[in-house]
Amino acid sequence: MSSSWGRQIKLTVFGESHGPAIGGVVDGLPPGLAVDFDQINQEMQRRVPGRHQWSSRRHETDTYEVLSGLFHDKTTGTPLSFLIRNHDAKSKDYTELLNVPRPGHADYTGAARYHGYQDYRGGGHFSGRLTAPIVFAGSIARQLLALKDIQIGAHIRSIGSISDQLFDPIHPAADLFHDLAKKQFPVISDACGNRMQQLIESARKDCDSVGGIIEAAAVSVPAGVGSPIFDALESILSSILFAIPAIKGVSFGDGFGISRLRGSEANDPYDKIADHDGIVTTSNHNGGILGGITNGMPILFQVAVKPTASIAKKQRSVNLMTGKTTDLIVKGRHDPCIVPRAVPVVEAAAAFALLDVITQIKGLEYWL
Ligand SMILES: Cc1cc2nc3c(=O)[nH]c(=O)nc-3n(C[C@H](O)[C@H](O)[C@H](O)COP(=O)(O)O)c2cc1C
Ligand SMILES: C=C(O[C@@H]1CC(C(=O)O)=C[C@@H](OP(=O)(O)O)[C@H]1O)C(=O)O
Repeated sequence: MSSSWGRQIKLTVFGESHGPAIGGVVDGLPPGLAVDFDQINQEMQRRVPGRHQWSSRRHETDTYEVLSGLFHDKTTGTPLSFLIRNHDAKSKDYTELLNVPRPGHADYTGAARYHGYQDYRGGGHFSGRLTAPIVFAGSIARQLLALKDIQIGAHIRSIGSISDQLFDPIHPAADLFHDLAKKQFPVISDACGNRMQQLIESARKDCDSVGGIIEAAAVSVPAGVGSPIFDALESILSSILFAIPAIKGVSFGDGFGISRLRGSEANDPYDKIADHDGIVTTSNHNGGILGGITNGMPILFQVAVKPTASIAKKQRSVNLMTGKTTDLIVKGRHDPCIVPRAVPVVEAAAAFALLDVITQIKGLEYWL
């Protein structure tokens, strides 16, 4: 099923952006986890729309009801299901799009795939709204990973051509992750962040949009997580990261840039840890993964987020009823830039993937 992901611990997401609710089911969790709801709420609020100038003006609360899988605030180990009600859908903005697909959105491909029966309002099941259940599930995953000191952080690496500082590839600090998670606009350098916000605002005023890149890191993942060939950790992470709408590229370590290095520059030399039987690398061009398996160094990856498709600038499309080309001006409340709200989603998706893969390798008892 395309809306289910995971092997040992599975997430299913359901719902449409303008239907009564969206939600999810997480199956395979270990029993007995004392769930921290404050942490879930904080994660959900980092993604919620309608709070900032760079966000869609649709105002959702993204509060949730847990329907099963919890008893006395602890996981039971049976399917944990949750519902997030939609409160602020304005479907009339989408009437024209029934016949005239938006360039860059999934209107045309969704209609082709589902023979016109898809709920097209608000992008339906294709909407970025479906990332709210990913954040919920990711927050549970992060709480389990934290039991083993595994932390995940991310920030806006760039918007357009304006770049933030990068994470230290050897020692990305977990303290920095916490600081970033508290920021409304998660950048390491607030001066760069101000320039990025100005760029987003100028695109918005031009009835246009901008994209960018998110950099993420996971620390304290032990060596030996992942598998070779088809189950490479890069493949698994990419598969869930590409589930996030608008993500068009994923890279690990130096990514495409590694192709410009010599072997002597790209190889990460090994070093012994003092008073310890493990080894480390003194650089991290490979992003902590070799042969599809973690080497114990920070996992580093970046995702490319495209500029929002729905823009109020005049674009060319085709009226599918008449077969005639037509001009389209998309109405409604859209993110002029998706990147800031996608940061917690990227963290959540990576957390869920790591939870699933680590559980496959080490077994459910690892978390008990
Ligand atoms: C958090 C988030 C918010 C989004 N907001 C919008 C939006 O306001 N307008 C829009 O056209 N696309 C938005 N998108 C992206 C579309 O959902 C996405 O481009 C579309 O479903 C097509 O999928 P694709 O770009 O992955 O091919 C958003 C995505 C995310 C993750
Ligand atoms: C609702 C959310 O984001 C929505 C994602 C989205 C899209 O096309 O992906 C389009 C907009 O939907 P609407 O036109 O209904 O306002 C965004 O507001 C959310 O993230 O919770």
